[in-house]
Amino acid sequence: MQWLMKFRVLWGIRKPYRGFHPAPGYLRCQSLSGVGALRWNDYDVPEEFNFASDVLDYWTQMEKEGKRGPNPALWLVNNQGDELKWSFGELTDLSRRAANVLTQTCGLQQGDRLALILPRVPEWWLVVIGCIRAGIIFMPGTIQLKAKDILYRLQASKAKGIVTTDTLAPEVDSLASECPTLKTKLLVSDHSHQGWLDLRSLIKSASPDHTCIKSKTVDPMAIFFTSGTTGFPKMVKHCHGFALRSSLPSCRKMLQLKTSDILWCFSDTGWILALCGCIMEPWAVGATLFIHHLPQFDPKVIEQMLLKYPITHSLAVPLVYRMILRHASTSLRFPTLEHCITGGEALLPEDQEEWRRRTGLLLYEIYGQTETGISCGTPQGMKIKPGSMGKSIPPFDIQIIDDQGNTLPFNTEGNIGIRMKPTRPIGLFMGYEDNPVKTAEVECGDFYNCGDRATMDEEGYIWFLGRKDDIITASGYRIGPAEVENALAEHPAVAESAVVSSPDPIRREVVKAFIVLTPEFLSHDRDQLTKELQQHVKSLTAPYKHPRKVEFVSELPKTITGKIKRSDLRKKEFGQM
Ligand SMILES: Nc1ncnc2c1ncn2[C@@H]1O[C@H](COP(=O)(O)OP(=O)(O)OP(=O)(O)O)[C@@H](O)[C@H]1O
Repeated sequence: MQWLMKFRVLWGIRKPYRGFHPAPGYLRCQSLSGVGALRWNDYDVPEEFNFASDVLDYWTQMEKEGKRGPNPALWLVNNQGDELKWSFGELTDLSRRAANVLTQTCGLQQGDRLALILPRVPEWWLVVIGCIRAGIIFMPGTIQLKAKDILYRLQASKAKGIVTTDTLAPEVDSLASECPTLKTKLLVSDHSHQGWLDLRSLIKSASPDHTCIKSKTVDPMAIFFTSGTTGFPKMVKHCHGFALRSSLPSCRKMLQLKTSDILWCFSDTGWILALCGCIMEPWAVGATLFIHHLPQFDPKVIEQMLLKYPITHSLAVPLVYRMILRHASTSLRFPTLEHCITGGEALLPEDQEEWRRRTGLLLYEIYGQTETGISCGTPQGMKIKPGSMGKSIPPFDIQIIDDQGNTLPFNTEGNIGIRMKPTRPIGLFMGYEDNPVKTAEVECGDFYNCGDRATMDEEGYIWFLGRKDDIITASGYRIGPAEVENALAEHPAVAESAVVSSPDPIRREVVKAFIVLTPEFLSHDRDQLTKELQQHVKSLTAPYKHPRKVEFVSELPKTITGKIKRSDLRKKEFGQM
């Protein structure tokens, strides 16, 4: 590939440099506190903040002064063994050029919206940072989007521009006439395409001189579309303050990255985790971001990369770790890996245990939403309680609340709420764009209601039960699907399961499990297996939680992020689909 330059791998021996610097964004918070600063919870927040100028340019300067180690800021590899390494200096230079392309060549202005649908190519980072420099609101989307998804996003956001690859360019062309606001089409490709501007060559020839905008901390920075697990994707708007969160000491405790660390974040470039894990978290502290192009998910490749490269931290959904465990040999020892983080869906305690047994490492869980970024978790060193998502990360104050916003006692089921009054914590979304009704719906007393059900124990650990709509009310009991699915997962016959409510003439609602069998059990007697699985759940959880109905399926309906669409299964059960 043209964009990948061959570099000699200099990392045969890991450099002993273990620098640790205070995150520059936080220094700015401190230095500006009191001088026109907003006060959000216990943190003084500067009135102006821009991740590109306040953080990235700081590390560029540190590099110039020889105060940062030799490791790159971005380290990208692909299956062919090609590598690209950019220092912060190179990142700054190229992202300034990208900002000039967007503003001068494309005529985009501060506040304009740009859809960004790219795989893990370096231009993704250049466009995001270029947008931050120019104040253009970027809207990442996954490359798995289909024409109708793209149309919905372009129309709903009134996007003025789009950046994508030649795979999706024909789709965009087919719908462009229905998007009157769309003026600029930028292509990242080795080939030219009529009607599209060639981003790579434009960046190459653009000027590296660019003056970063002075963005207010509360100015909009990005719009993310939710995964649409429960309906049409919503436009979640985040301000520049979102990018400041990773610099706060309380947030840095989560990953505890040092300048010399190398984080591999697996997130799709379309999801908010990519902004947190592929930009803010590593670069707030001047650490290295490692990315594998990974066009197809391949656990064998992941295992090889973890053995070959000096990666110290990994951040991935539970499925990634589960797939590595399934495909790898018995013992897995990664020479440099120190800290593994996971989130986005429930982590099964049995995966947690197996990962520990086979790698000698713990899996630290985080929880978050498009609206919140990472909002709770178990920081390195904090006791892990398997099955719990950890504690809230300040400035977020998570409480379990009822539907009126009253906080509930410990160990009582309720909604996960993030306190937003009297002060809205930095990093919480600004609202759903063009949707004041939905925005008001999620406000619940002094809290933002996440729409998930959980309990909190006396030590502040949060225990996820399920999405509000997924909770099953059967025979007067309230049952979270996660508890039943966790129990089912411990049976060797179960590869995957989804537990939903199903109508019943006597009990009105009962627990139903949709089960994908492991290959070894495909030929087993289904009636016998049903009884065995019911008995198995009864032996692990309260018997009223066992699935009275069981259906064996070849696959489960999922969103493009791989999340199970329980709402589809439920609707089918109730004859609504
Ligand atoms: N550690 C975790 N354990 C269990 N569930 C999690 C965890 N982390 C995230 N989740 C789930 O993922 C949800 C956030 O996902 P996301 O923001 O991508 O949108 P979505 O809720 O799937 O989409 P939509 O709002 O359109 O239905 C959380 O509300 C929660 O249900």
